[in-house]
Amino acid sequence: MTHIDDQPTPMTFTAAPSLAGSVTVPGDKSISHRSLMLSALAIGHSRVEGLLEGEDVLATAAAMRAMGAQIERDAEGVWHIHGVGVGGLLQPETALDMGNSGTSTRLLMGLLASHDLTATFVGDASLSKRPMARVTQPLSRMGASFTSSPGDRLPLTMKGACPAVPLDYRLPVASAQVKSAILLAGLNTPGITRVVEPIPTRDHSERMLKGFGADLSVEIEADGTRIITLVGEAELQPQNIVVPGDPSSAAFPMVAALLVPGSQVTIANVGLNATRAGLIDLLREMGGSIEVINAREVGGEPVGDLIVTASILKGVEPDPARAPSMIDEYPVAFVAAAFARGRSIFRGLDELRVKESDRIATMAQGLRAIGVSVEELEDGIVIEGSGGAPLTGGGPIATRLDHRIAMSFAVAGLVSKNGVTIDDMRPVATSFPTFLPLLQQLGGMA
Ligand SMILES: O=C(O)C1=C[C@@H](OP(=O)(O)O)[C@@H](O)[C@H](O)C1
Ligand SMILES: C=C(OP(=O)(O)O)C(=O)O
Repeated sequence: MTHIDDQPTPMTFTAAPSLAGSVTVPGDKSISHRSLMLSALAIGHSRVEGLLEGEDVLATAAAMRAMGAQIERDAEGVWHIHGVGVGGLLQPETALDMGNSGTSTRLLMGLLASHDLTATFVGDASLSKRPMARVTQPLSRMGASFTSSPGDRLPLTMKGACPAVPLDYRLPVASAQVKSAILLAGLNTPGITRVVEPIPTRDHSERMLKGFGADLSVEIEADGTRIITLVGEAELQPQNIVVPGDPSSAAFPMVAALLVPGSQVTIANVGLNATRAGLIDLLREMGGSIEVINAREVGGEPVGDLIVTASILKGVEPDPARAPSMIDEYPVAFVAAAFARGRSIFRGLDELRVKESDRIATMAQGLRAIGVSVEELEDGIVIEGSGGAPLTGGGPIATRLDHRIAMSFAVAGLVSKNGVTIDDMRPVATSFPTFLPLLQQLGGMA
Protein backbone atom coordinates (compact mmCIF):
# COMPACT_ATOMS: atom_id res chain seq x y z
CA MET A 1 0.00 0.00 0.00
CA THR A 2 1.39 3.40 -0.80
CA HIS A 3 0.35 6.47 1.09
CA ILE A 4 -1.73 8.87 -1.03
CA ASP A 5 0.47 11.76 0.04
CA ASP A 6 4.14 10.98 -0.53
CA GLN A 7 5.49 13.68 1.74
CA PRO A 8 5.83 13.25 5.52
CA THR A 9 3.15 15.09 7.48
CA PRO A 10 4.73 16.64 10.59
CA MET A 11 2.41 17.90 13.35
CA THR A 12 2.75 19.56 16.74
CA PHE A 13 0.57 18.65 19.74
CA THR A 14 0.34 21.15 22.59
CA ALA A 15 -0.99 21.25 26.15
CA ALA A 16 -4.73 20.75 26.41
CA PRO A 17 -6.72 22.37 29.24
CA SER A 18 -8.81 19.22 29.87
CA LEU A 19 -10.45 16.52 27.77
CA ALA A 20 -14.17 15.78 27.85
CA GLY A 21 -16.83 13.93 25.89
CA SER A 22 -17.88 10.54 24.66
CA VAL A 23 -16.17 8.88 21.71
CA THR A 24 -15.95 5.56 19.91
CA VAL A 25 -12.80 4.10 18.40
CA PRO A 26 -12.66 2.15 15.11
CA GLY A 27 -13.10 -1.61 14.90
CA ASP A 28 -10.54 -4.02 16.29
CA LYS A 29 -7.67 -4.54 13.84
CA SER A 30 -7.00 -8.18 14.73
CA ILE A 31 -10.67 -9.13 14.47
CA SER A 32 -11.09 -7.16 11.23
CA HIS A 33 -8.24 -9.01 9.48
CA ARG A 34 -9.61 -12.36 10.60
CA SER A 35 -13.20 -11.46 9.58
CA LEU A 36 -12.09 -10.86 6.01
CA MET A 37 -9.88 -13.94 5.81
CA LEU A 38 -12.38 -16.39 7.27
CA SER A 39 -15.33 -14.91 5.35
CA ALA A 40 -13.28 -15.34 2.17
CA LEU A 41 -13.00 -19.05 3.00
CA ALA A 42 -16.71 -19.60 3.69
CA ILE A 43 -18.91 -20.33 0.69
CA GLY A 44 -21.74 -17.80 0.61
CA HIS A 45 -22.38 -14.31 1.94
CA SER A 46 -20.82 -13.00 5.15
CA ARG A 47 -21.59 -9.54 6.51
CA VAL A 48 -19.15 -7.55 8.64
CA GLU A 49 -20.22 -4.49 10.59
CA GLY A 50 -17.71 -2.16 12.25
CA LEU A 51 -14.73 -3.32 10.18
CA LEU A 52 -11.63 -1.18 10.72
CA GLU A 53 -11.16 0.76 7.49
CA GLY A 54 -7.45 1.35 8.07
CA GLU A 55 -4.66 0.71 5.59
CA ASP A 56 -3.57 -2.57 7.24
CA VAL A 57 -7.03 -4.14 6.96
CA LEU A 58 -7.51 -2.75 3.45
CA ALA A 59 -4.28 -4.56 2.48
CA THR A 60 -5.86 -7.82 3.67
CA ALA A 61 -9.06 -7.03 1.73
CA ALA A 62 -7.09 -6.35 -1.47
CA ALA A 63 -5.15 -9.60 -1.09
CA MET A 64 -8.30 -11.68 -0.55
CA ARG A 65 -9.87 -10.06 -3.63
CA ALA A 66 -6.75 -10.80 -5.66
CA MET A 67 -7.25 -14.46 -4.74
CA GLY A 68 -10.88 -14.68 -5.79
CA ALA A 69 -13.06 -13.46 -2.91
CA GLN A 70 -15.72 -10.84 -3.65
CA ILE A 71 -15.48 -8.06 -1.07
CA GLU A 72 -17.61 -4.93 -1.15
CA ARG A 73 -18.45 -2.07 1.19
CA ASP A 74 -22.04 -0.74 1.07
CA ALA A 75 -23.24 2.82 1.63
CA GLU A 76 -23.80 2.18 5.37
CA GLY A 77 -20.19 1.09 5.88
CA VAL A 78 -21.11 -2.60 6.15
CA TRP A 79 -18.80 -5.02 4.33
CA HIS A 80 -20.12 -7.96 2.30
CA ILE A 81 -17.93 -10.92 1.46
CA HIS A 82 -18.65 -13.82 -0.87
CA GLY A 83 -16.12 -16.51 -0.08
CA VAL A 84 -14.59 -19.22 -2.23
CA GLY A 85 -14.45 -22.10 0.28
CA VAL A 86 -11.52 -23.63 2.18
CA GLY A 87 -8.88 -24.59 -0.38
CA GLY A 88 -10.53 -22.47 -3.07
CA LEU A 89 -8.22 -19.45 -3.20
CA LEU A 90 -6.85 -18.63 -6.65
CA GLN A 91 -3.33 -17.85 -7.75
CA PRO A 92 -2.83 -14.04 -7.40
CA GLU A 93 -1.69 -12.44 -10.67
CA THR A 94 0.58 -9.85 -9.08
CA ALA A 95 2.57 -9.51 -5.86
CA LEU A 96 0.49 -9.09 -2.68
CA ASP A 97 1.23 -5.63 -1.25
CA MET A 98 1.07 -5.92 2.54
CA GLY A 99 1.96 -2.26 3.15
CA ASN A 100 2.93 -1.84 6.82
CA SER A 101 0.97 -4.83 8.14
CA GLY A 102 2.70 -7.71 9.92
CA THR A 103 -0.63 -9.36 10.72
CA SER A 104 -1.74 -9.45 7.06
CA THR A 105 1.60 -10.89 5.99
CA ARG A 106 2.02 -13.62 8.57
CA LEU A 107 -1.62 -14.76 8.65
CA LEU A 108 -1.85 -14.85 4.85
CA MET A 109 1.36 -16.86 4.59
CA GLY A 110 -0.36 -19.40 6.83
CA LEU A 111 -3.55 -19.35 4.82
CA LEU A 112 -1.70 -19.88 1.53
CA ALA A 113 0.71 -22.51 2.86
CA SER A 114 -1.85 -25.26 2.27
CA HIS A 115 -3.02 -24.00 -1.15
CA ASP A 116 -1.52 -25.12 -4.43
CA LEU A 117 -0.37 -21.66 -5.49
CA THR A 118 2.61 -19.34 -5.56
CA ALA A 119 2.49 -15.84 -4.11
CA THR A 120 4.95 -13.00 -3.62
CA PHE A 121 4.64 -10.74 -0.58
CA VAL A 122 5.99 -7.19 -0.62
CA GLY A 123 5.75 -4.43 1.97
CA ASP A 124 6.95 -0.98 2.97
CA ALA A 125 10.40 -0.19 4.40
CA SER A 126 9.26 -1.00 7.96
CA LEU A 127 7.63 -4.36 7.13
CA SER A 128 10.59 -5.34 4.95
CA LYS A 129 12.82 -5.29 8.04
CA ARG A 130 10.61 -7.55 10.17
CA PRO A 131 11.46 -11.23 10.79
CA MET A 132 9.41 -13.80 8.90
CA ALA A 133 11.33 -16.97 9.91
CA ARG A 134 8.94 -17.36 12.84
CA VAL A 135 6.25 -18.32 10.29
CA THR A 136 8.30 -19.63 7.37
CA GLN A 137 9.98 -22.27 9.57
CA PRO A 138 6.81 -24.00 10.87
CA LEU A 139 5.04 -23.56 7.51
CA SER A 140 8.01 -25.20 5.75
CA ARG A 141 7.46 -28.21 7.98
CA MET A 142 3.91 -28.33 6.64
CA GLY A 143 5.30 -28.51 3.10
CA ALA A 144 5.38 -24.89 1.94
CA SER A 145 8.58 -23.50 0.42
CA PHE A 146 9.94 -19.96 0.49
CA THR A 147 12.50 -17.87 -1.33
CA SER A 148 13.31 -14.56 0.26
CA SER A 149 15.92 -11.88 0.66
CA PRO A 150 18.54 -12.78 3.32
CA GLY A 151 17.21 -13.40 6.80
CA ASP A 152 13.65 -14.30 5.83
CA ARG A 153 12.61 -10.73 5.19
CA LEU A 154 10.19 -9.38 2.55
CA PRO A 155 10.07 -9.45 -0.45
CA LEU A 156 9.40 -13.14 -0.21
CA THR A 157 7.86 -15.67 -2.58
CA MET A 158 6.12 -18.75 -1.25
CA LYS A 159 4.83 -21.90 -2.84
CA GLY A 160 2.06 -23.61 -0.94
CA ALA A 161 1.65 -27.37 -0.58
CA CYS A 162 -1.55 -29.25 -1.30
CA PRO A 163 -2.01 -31.55 0.46
CA ALA A 164 0.01 -30.03 3.31
CA VAL A 165 1.33 -32.05 6.23
CA PRO A 166 -0.35 -31.43 9.61
CA LEU A 167 1.91 -29.94 12.26
CA ASP A 168 2.20 -30.36 16.01
CA TYR A 169 3.96 -27.18 17.11
CA ARG A 170 5.04 -25.64 20.39
CA LEU A 171 5.32 -21.85 19.96
CA PRO A 172 8.90 -20.72 20.66
CA VAL A 173 7.74 -17.08 20.86
CA ALA A 174 4.53 -15.69 22.39
CA SER A 175 2.90 -14.58 19.14
CA ALA A 176 -0.73 -14.67 18.09
CA GLN A 177 0.40 -14.11 14.52
CA VAL A 178 2.47 -17.31 14.49
CA LYS A 179 -0.27 -19.28 16.24
CA SER A 180 -2.86 -18.00 13.77
CA ALA A 181 -0.67 -18.67 10.72
CA ILE A 182 -0.39 -22.35 11.68
CA LEU A 183 -4.10 -22.70 12.47
CA LEU A 184 -5.07 -21.07 9.17
CA ALA A 185 -2.70 -23.41 7.31
CA GLY A 186 -4.32 -26.29 9.19
CA LEU A 187 -7.78 -25.47 7.78
CA ASN A 188 -6.97 -26.97 4.37
CA THR A 189 -4.67 -29.72 5.69
CA PRO A 190 -5.82 -33.31 6.16
CA GLY A 191 -5.58 -34.52 9.77
CA ILE A 192 -5.07 -32.71 13.05
CA THR A 193 -3.04 -29.52 13.46
CA ARG A 194 -2.01 -28.79 17.04
CA VAL A 195 -0.48 -25.64 18.50
CA VAL A 196 0.88 -25.62 22.05
CA GLU A 197 0.99 -22.16 23.54
CA PRO A 198 2.97 -21.93 26.81
CA ILE A 199 2.17 -18.20 27.21
CA PRO A 200 -1.38 -17.24 26.20
CA THR A 201 -1.77 -14.64 23.44
CA ARG A 202 -4.86 -13.01 21.92
CA ASP A 203 -7.40 -15.74 21.13
CA HIS A 204 -9.47 -14.09 18.38
CA SER A 205 -8.50 -16.76 15.82
CA GLU A 206 -9.71 -19.58 18.06
CA ARG A 207 -13.00 -17.82 18.89
CA MET A 208 -13.67 -16.92 15.29
CA LEU A 209 -12.69 -20.27 13.78
CA LYS A 210 -15.18 -21.93 16.14
CA GLY A 211 -17.79 -19.31 15.25
CA PHE A 212 -17.36 -20.15 11.54
CA GLY A 213 -17.94 -23.84 12.34
CA ALA A 214 -14.40 -25.25 12.38
CA ASP A 215 -13.80 -28.24 14.65
CA LEU A 216 -11.40 -26.55 17.10
CA SER A 217 -10.88 -27.25 20.77
CA VAL A 218 -8.72 -25.65 23.44
CA GLU A 219 -7.40 -27.48 26.47
CA ILE A 220 -5.78 -25.53 29.30
CA GLU A 221 -3.16 -27.31 31.42
CA ALA A 222 -2.56 -26.66 35.12
CA ASP A 223 0.35 -24.29 34.38
CA GLY A 224 -1.76 -22.25 31.95
CA THR A 225 -0.33 -23.80 28.76
CA ARG A 226 -2.99 -23.84 26.04
CA ILE A 227 -3.27 -26.73 23.61
CA ILE A 228 -5.24 -25.85 20.50
CA THR A 229 -6.41 -28.69 18.28
CA LEU A 230 -7.90 -28.14 14.84
CA VAL A 231 -9.42 -30.79 12.59
CA GLY A 232 -8.37 -30.08 9.01
CA GLU A 233 -10.28 -30.02 5.73
CA ALA A 234 -12.77 -27.79 7.47
CA GLU A 235 -15.96 -26.38 6.00
CA LEU A 236 -16.68 -22.86 7.12
CA GLN A 237 -20.17 -21.35 7.24
CA PRO A 238 -20.71 -17.67 6.34
CA GLN A 239 -21.37 -15.38 9.32
CA ASN A 240 -22.75 -12.02 10.43
CA ILE A 241 -19.93 -10.36 12.34
CA VAL A 242 -19.98 -7.25 14.51
CA VAL A 243 -16.46 -6.01 15.21
CA PRO A 244 -15.98 -4.39 18.64
CA GLY A 245 -13.92 -1.20 19.13
CA ASP A 246 -10.16 -1.76 19.26
CA PRO A 247 -8.70 -1.68 22.80
CA SER A 248 -5.29 -0.93 21.26
CA SER A 249 -6.74 2.26 19.74
CA ALA A 250 -8.76 3.10 22.89
CA ALA A 251 -5.40 3.09 24.71
CA PHE A 252 -4.55 6.56 23.35
CA PRO A 253 -7.63 8.51 24.52
CA MET A 254 -7.53 6.42 27.72
CA VAL A 255 -4.01 7.50 28.66
CA ALA A 256 -4.65 11.07 27.45
CA ALA A 257 -7.71 11.35 29.73
CA LEU A 258 -5.76 10.00 32.72
CA LEU A 259 -2.87 12.43 32.20
CA VAL A 260 -4.54 15.73 31.26
CA PRO A 261 -5.71 17.27 34.56
CA GLY A 262 -9.46 17.73 34.96
CA SER A 263 -10.40 15.32 32.15
CA GLN A 264 -13.29 12.89 32.05
CA VAL A 265 -13.84 10.88 28.88
CA THR A 266 -16.15 8.02 27.93
CA ILE A 267 -14.90 5.56 25.33
CA ALA A 268 -17.84 3.46 24.20
CA ASN A 269 -17.89 -0.10 22.81
CA VAL A 270 -14.33 -1.18 23.60
CA GLY A 271 -13.29 -4.84 23.28
CA LEU A 272 -12.38 -6.23 26.72
CA ASN A 273 -11.15 -9.72 25.84
CA ALA A 274 -8.84 -10.71 28.74
CA THR A 275 -6.05 -11.54 26.28
CA ARG A 276 -6.07 -7.84 25.28
CA ALA A 277 -6.93 -6.00 28.49
CA GLY A 278 -3.48 -5.76 30.15
CA LEU A 279 -3.19 -2.00 29.78
CA ILE A 280 -6.35 -1.36 31.80
CA ASP A 281 -4.97 -3.53 34.64
CA LEU A 282 -1.63 -1.73 34.49
CA LEU A 283 -3.11 1.77 34.49
CA ARG A 284 -5.37 0.85 37.42
CA GLU A 285 -2.31 -0.41 39.34
CA MET A 286 -0.71 2.96 38.64
CA GLY A 287 -3.72 4.63 40.26
CA GLY A 288 -5.75 5.37 37.14
CA SER A 289 -9.53 5.68 37.43
CA ILE A 290 -11.08 3.52 34.69
CA GLU A 291 -14.63 2.35 35.21
CA VAL A 292 -16.27 -0.23 32.96
CA ILE A 293 -20.01 0.15 32.43
CA ASN A 294 -22.52 -1.69 30.21
CA ALA A 295 -20.38 -4.84 30.12
CA ARG A 296 -21.88 -7.04 27.41
CA GLU A 297 -20.99 -9.44 24.62
CA VAL A 298 -20.70 -8.38 20.98
CA GLY A 299 -19.94 -10.94 18.26
CA GLY A 300 -18.59 -13.48 20.75
CA GLU A 301 -16.26 -10.96 22.41
CA PRO A 302 -16.65 -9.15 25.77
CA VAL A 303 -17.21 -5.41 25.31
CA GLY A 304 -17.87 -2.44 27.60
CA ASP A 305 -17.88 1.35 27.82
CA LEU A 306 -14.99 2.95 29.70
CA ILE A 307 -15.26 6.05 31.87
CA VAL A 308 -11.77 7.44 32.34
CA THR A 309 -11.08 10.22 34.85
CA ALA A 310 -7.80 12.14 35.20
CA SER A 311 -5.75 10.62 38.01
CA ILE A 312 -2.42 11.02 39.75
CA LEU A 313 -0.37 8.04 38.56
CA LYS A 314 2.51 6.32 40.28
CA GLY A 315 5.43 4.38 38.77
CA VAL A 316 5.20 0.61 38.32
CA GLU A 317 7.28 -2.46 37.68
CA PRO A 318 4.84 -4.64 35.73
CA ASP A 319 5.07 -8.42 35.56
CA PRO A 320 6.60 -9.38 32.17
CA ALA A 321 4.03 -12.19 31.98
CA ARG A 322 1.49 -9.48 31.18
CA ALA A 323 3.31 -8.52 27.97
CA PRO A 324 1.18 -10.37 25.38
CA SER A 325 -2.06 -8.89 26.78
CA MET A 326 -0.85 -5.32 26.15
CA ILE A 327 1.92 -5.83 23.60
CA ASP A 328 0.93 -2.95 21.28
CA GLU A 329 0.11 -0.64 24.21
CA TYR A 330 3.62 -0.36 25.68
CA PRO A 331 4.57 2.82 23.81
CA VAL A 332 1.64 4.74 25.29
CA ALA A 333 2.16 3.03 28.68
CA PHE A 334 5.71 4.46 28.62
CA VAL A 335 4.20 7.94 28.16
CA ALA A 336 1.96 7.33 31.21
CA ALA A 337 5.09 6.27 33.16
CA ALA A 338 6.91 9.43 32.04
CA PHE A 339 4.20 11.55 33.71
CA ALA A 340 3.79 9.37 36.82
CA ARG A 341 5.32 9.81 40.29
CA GLY A 342 8.53 7.83 40.64
CA ARG A 343 10.37 5.28 38.56
CA SER A 344 8.89 2.59 36.31
CA ILE A 345 10.83 -0.47 35.21
CA PHE A 346 9.55 -2.45 32.23
CA ARG A 347 11.23 -5.77 31.36
CA GLY A 348 10.65 -8.89 29.27
CA LEU A 349 9.79 -6.86 26.17
CA ASP A 350 12.14 -8.34 23.53
CA GLU A 351 9.20 -8.60 21.11
CA LEU A 352 8.92 -4.81 21.02
CA ARG A 353 12.19 -4.72 19.09
CA VAL A 354 10.59 -6.40 16.03
CA LYS A 355 7.39 -4.37 15.61
CA GLU A 356 6.85 -1.61 13.00
CA SER A 357 9.94 -0.03 14.58
CA ASP A 358 12.21 -1.13 17.42
CA ARG A 359 9.75 0.26 19.95
CA ILE A 360 12.18 0.21 22.88
CA ALA A 361 14.82 2.24 21.01
CA THR A 362 12.34 4.55 19.27
CA MET A 363 10.50 5.34 22.51
CA ALA A 364 13.74 5.82 24.49
CA GLN A 365 15.05 8.26 21.88
CA GLY A 366 11.78 10.16 21.65
CA LEU A 367 11.25 10.37 25.41
CA ARG A 368 14.78 11.75 25.88
CA ALA A 369 14.09 14.32 23.17
CA ILE A 370 11.15 15.67 25.18
CA GLY A 371 13.07 15.86 28.45
CA VAL A 372 12.32 12.50 30.09
CA SER A 373 15.10 10.63 31.82
CA VAL A 374 15.21 7.03 30.55
CA GLU A 375 17.57 4.09 30.52
CA GLU A 376 17.26 1.62 27.67
CA LEU A 377 17.65 -2.04 28.68
CA GLU A 378 18.15 -4.95 26.32
CA ASP A 379 14.61 -6.19 27.01
CA GLY A 380 12.92 -3.07 28.36
CA ILE A 381 13.23 0.45 29.67
CA VAL A 382 13.53 2.38 32.94
CA ILE A 383 11.58 5.64 33.03
CA GLU A 384 11.82 8.41 35.64
CA GLY A 385 8.38 9.99 35.96
CA SER A 386 7.85 13.75 36.14
CA GLY A 387 5.40 13.39 39.04
CA GLY A 388 2.68 15.13 37.07
CA ALA A 389 4.85 18.13 36.10
CA PRO A 390 4.50 19.00 32.40
CA LEU A 391 7.06 17.27 30.15
CA THR A 392 9.48 19.74 28.52
CA GLY A 393 8.48 18.84 24.96
CA GLY A 394 10.37 19.28 21.72
CA GLY A 395 11.00 17.12 18.70
CA PRO A 396 10.64 16.40 15.87
CA ILE A 397 10.16 12.85 17.11
CA ALA A 398 11.31 10.17 14.65
CA THR A 399 8.33 7.82 14.31
CA ARG A 400 10.03 5.38 11.86
CA LEU A 401 6.81 4.42 10.02
CA ASP A 402 5.27 3.33 13.33
CA HIS A 403 1.67 4.42 14.01
CA ARG A 404 1.83 3.60 17.74
CA ILE A 405 4.91 5.83 18.20
CA ALA A 406 3.20 8.74 16.44
CA MET A 407 0.04 8.49 18.58
CA SER A 408 1.98 7.98 21.83
CA PHE A 409 3.96 11.18 21.35
CA ALA A 410 0.81 13.05 20.32
CA VAL A 411 -0.54 12.12 23.78
CA ALA A 412 2.73 13.30 25.38
CA GLY A 413 2.28 16.66 23.63
CA LEU A 414 -1.00 17.20 25.52
CA VAL A 415 0.91 17.31 28.82
CA SER A 416 3.99 19.22 27.61
CA LYS A 417 5.26 22.74 28.28
CA ASN A 418 6.52 23.50 24.77
CA GLY A 419 4.52 21.06 22.65
CA VAL A 420 5.72 17.86 20.98
CA THR A 421 6.36 17.74 17.23
CA ILE A 422 5.95 14.42 15.42
CA ASP A 423 7.93 14.03 12.18
CA ASP A 424 5.17 12.19 10.31
CA MET A 425 1.55 11.47 11.25
CA ARG A 426 0.72 9.47 8.08
CA PRO A 427 1.31 6.02 9.65
CA VAL A 428 -1.68 6.60 11.95
CA ALA A 429 -3.89 5.70 8.94
CA THR A 430 -2.78 2.07 9.23
CA SER A 431 -4.78 1.39 12.41
CA PHE A 432 -6.62 4.54 13.57
CA PRO A 433 -7.69 6.75 10.64
CA THR A 434 -9.99 8.81 12.90
CA PHE A 435 -7.34 9.58 15.54
CA LEU A 436 -7.07 13.32 14.82
CA PRO A 437 -10.83 14.04 14.63
CA LEU A 438 -11.30 12.03 17.84
CA LEU A 439 -8.66 14.09 19.62
CA GLN A 440 -10.30 17.24 18.34
CA GLN A 441 -13.70 16.06 19.56
CA LEU A 442 -12.28 15.60 23.07
CA GLY A 443 -10.74 19.08 23.07
CA GLY A 444 -7.18 17.81 22.64
CA MET A 445 -6.46 19.97 19.61
CA ALA A 446 -7.79 23.16 18.04
O1 LIG B 1 -2.50 -11.54 15.80
C1 LIG B 1 -2.66 -10.31 15.73
O2 LIG B 1 -3.67 -9.79 15.21
C2 LIG B 1 -1.61 -9.43 16.32
C3 LIG B 1 -0.66 -9.98 17.15
C4 LIG B 1 0.42 -9.20 17.76
O3 LIG B 1 1.63 -9.51 17.08
P1 LIG B 1 2.57 -10.76 17.49
O4 LIG B 1 1.86 -12.00 17.19
O5 LIG B 1 3.80 -10.58 16.64
O6 LIG B 1 2.86 -10.56 18.95
C5 LIG B 1 0.18 -7.69 17.68
O7 LIG B 1 1.37 -7.01 17.96
C6 LIG B 1 -0.36 -7.28 16.33
O8 LIG B 1 -0.64 -5.90 16.30
C7 LIG B 1 -1.65 -8.00 16.01
C1 LIG C 1 2.46 -4.64 15.71
C2 LIG C 1 1.38 -4.14 15.12
O1 LIG C 1 0.81 -4.59 13.96
P1 LIG C 1 1.34 -5.56 12.82
O2 LIG C 1 2.24 -6.60 13.44
O3 LIG C 1 0.12 -6.14 12.21
O4 LIG C 1 2.09 -4.72 11.82
C3 LIG C 1 0.62 -3.02 15.76
O5 LIG C 1 -0.46 -2.70 15.24
O6 LIG C 1 1.07 -2.40 16.74
